[in-house]
Amino acid sequence: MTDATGNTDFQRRWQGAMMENFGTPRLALVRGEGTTLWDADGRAYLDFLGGIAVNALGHAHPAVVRAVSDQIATLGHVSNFYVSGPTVTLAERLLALAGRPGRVYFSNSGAEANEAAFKIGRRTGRTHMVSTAGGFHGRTMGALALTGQPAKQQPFAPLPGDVDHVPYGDVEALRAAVTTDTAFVILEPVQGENGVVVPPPGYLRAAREITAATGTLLVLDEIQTGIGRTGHWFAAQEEGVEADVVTLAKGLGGGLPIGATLAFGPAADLLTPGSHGSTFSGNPVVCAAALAVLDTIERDGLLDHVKRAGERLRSGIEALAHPAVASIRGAGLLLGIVLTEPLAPQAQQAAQDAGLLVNAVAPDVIRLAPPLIVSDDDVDTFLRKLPGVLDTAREAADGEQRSGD
Ligand SMILES: Cc1ncc(COP(=O)(O)O)c(C=O)c1O
Repeated sequence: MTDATGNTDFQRRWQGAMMENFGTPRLALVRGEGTTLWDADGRAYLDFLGGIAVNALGHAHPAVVRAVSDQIATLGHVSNFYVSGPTVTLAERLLALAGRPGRVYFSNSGAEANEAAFKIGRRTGRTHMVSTAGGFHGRTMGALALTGQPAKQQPFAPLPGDVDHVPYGDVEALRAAVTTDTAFVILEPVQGENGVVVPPPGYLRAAREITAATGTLLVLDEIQTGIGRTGHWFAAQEEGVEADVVTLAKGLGGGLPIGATLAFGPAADLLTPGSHGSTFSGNPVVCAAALAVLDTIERDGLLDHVKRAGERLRSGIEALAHPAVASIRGAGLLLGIVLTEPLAPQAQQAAQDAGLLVNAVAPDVIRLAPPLIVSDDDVDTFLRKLPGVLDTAREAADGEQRSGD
């Protein structure tokens, strides 16, 4: 795909037609199957990013392909004036997985799932909100107000709402910030976008106690951690924590766009008729895909598989004892390789050159979020290639430093 100018054709076309918000992509992909992706030149890549924790069942999984094809051939869209089977069935299934009665609102993305949570919070009559520094909750204006990353927020200030961002994992800071005026606290069980940051044990339980004491809603953003990613349907189930609102997206649709906002107890009744909506909410094709994802996770025992594969990956990286690796953190198949130096961008490029897709989620953290179906062979291939990738990254960083001197 390289043209005569040395620029790649897809990059030139992208630059001519697309808004610049994403930057220019480094690769054009044309096909995927299982954990493998192919570019236009026929080069194969082992996918350890999973479309940023989206492709739960990998690429072109037969169950998703069948569910989507059958549903679009039967009924593709009905509007919110009517209902179709997959929509209600998916809501019932999600509530069953949560193990509690409640209500579900479907949307099209993670940010939208959090926008609905924001509006639920507003309906308590309280206006103060608490989120965490570094937390990522999306890029629409309400979700961006909750996101605790000033560089993403400041260009769009003023943002809606009275939001305090407290240090993540700090129980006392949370306790000090939450009052009887606080509508909700929003937290990720593991901060994904902020570098796969795991809070201390008991943090979510403490958040539950603090919010319960002030009548504040606890919103758990499980957009990245939910649907099996950590080896549980919901990451907070590990600590037995039950939130008032849980938001989902990413892995739920198996590659199709869907968000879900689950609300329990009194929070489930705060969105009254006419108070919220979206044309595509509960689209039957997307809901059929999500049902295929849930069925497959259940049928193939993928929650246990994620725990085993995640442990193989984590212990395998530790056993390499590579000097560029400081530590590994995360849960299940959401792992961050913390580097001793800010080498992650170079490592991402070196990995791609070696046929591995990973993500530099912070200057010194490589994020791994492979499909939940990742095999032992895939993990071993990754472990075999990783030392060379890190060596190359170090050489590239040294070269950049020398040329900058
Ligand atoms: C925890 C979390 N919340 C919300 C979002 C936003 O989701 P989306 O990009 O689908 O709007 C993300 C996306 O990375 C996320 O990781």
